[in-house]
Amino acid sequence: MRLGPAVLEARSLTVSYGETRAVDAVDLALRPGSRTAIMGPSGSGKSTLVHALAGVVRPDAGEVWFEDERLDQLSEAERSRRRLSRMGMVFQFGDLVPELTVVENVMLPLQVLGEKARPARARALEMLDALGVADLADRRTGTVSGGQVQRAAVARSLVHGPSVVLADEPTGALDSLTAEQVLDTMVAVTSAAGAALVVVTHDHVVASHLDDLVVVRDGRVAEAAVA
Ligand SMILES: Nc1ncnc2c1ncn2[C@@H]1O[C@H](COP(=O)(O)OP(=O)(O)OP(=O)(O)O)[C@@H](O)[C@H]1O
Repeated sequence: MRLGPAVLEARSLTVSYGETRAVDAVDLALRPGSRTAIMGPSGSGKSTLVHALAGVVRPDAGEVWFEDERLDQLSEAERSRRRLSRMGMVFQFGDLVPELTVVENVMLPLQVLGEKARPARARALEMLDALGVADLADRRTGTVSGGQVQRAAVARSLVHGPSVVLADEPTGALDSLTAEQVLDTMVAVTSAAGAALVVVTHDHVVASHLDDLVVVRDGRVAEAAVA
């Protein structure tokens, strides 16, 4: 059992889209250094849960606490600022800026934090190298493959040393060997920083790289196994 306070916590979190209750009274506490897989059937609410934890989606009810602050009570601009500076996100369908190069996309979180271009580029290149895509650094993101975009998105989620990394199917477009390498990099970088890592996945091999498992069904936590 891990002691100490959670860095990110959902309390009775509920998110609805019209009549659909996508997340239904979920309690989830993510501690620094924890590694959690979120699994469950398609449509069970995994993405919505992660988006609410990140403050992208605002809950109808319940609370999201991030670094001792009520994230859900902040303005959109404040939530966005917290997310960009202190969280790393990998979205299911990627959200890199296609007009920017791969390395420019990875530099963005550092530049939001005020880092100068030269050190930001050097750090971004290191992270791209760790993910095996440094050779694509100067290609526009719109011209590289889905799996390469996914690896660049993972690099961007880790580059600024966030306290939480939330990744929605970060390896869905990758072959199994590359997927395991990407997972290992995510685990290594977050462990070194004492960050919490959350990965939504349908893949049991991916989940086996993580310590804790949360199974979501019909918007609820059906099972939770915490190491
Ligand atoms: N923007 C939206 N508008 C309306 N309904 C939505 C929206 N996003 C998700 N839903 C609904 O909310 C429920 C949960 O969806 P969500 O995408 O969170 O599930 P998921 O477990 O991540 O699915 P998958 O594994 O297929 O990605 C589903 O019933 C879905 O149809």
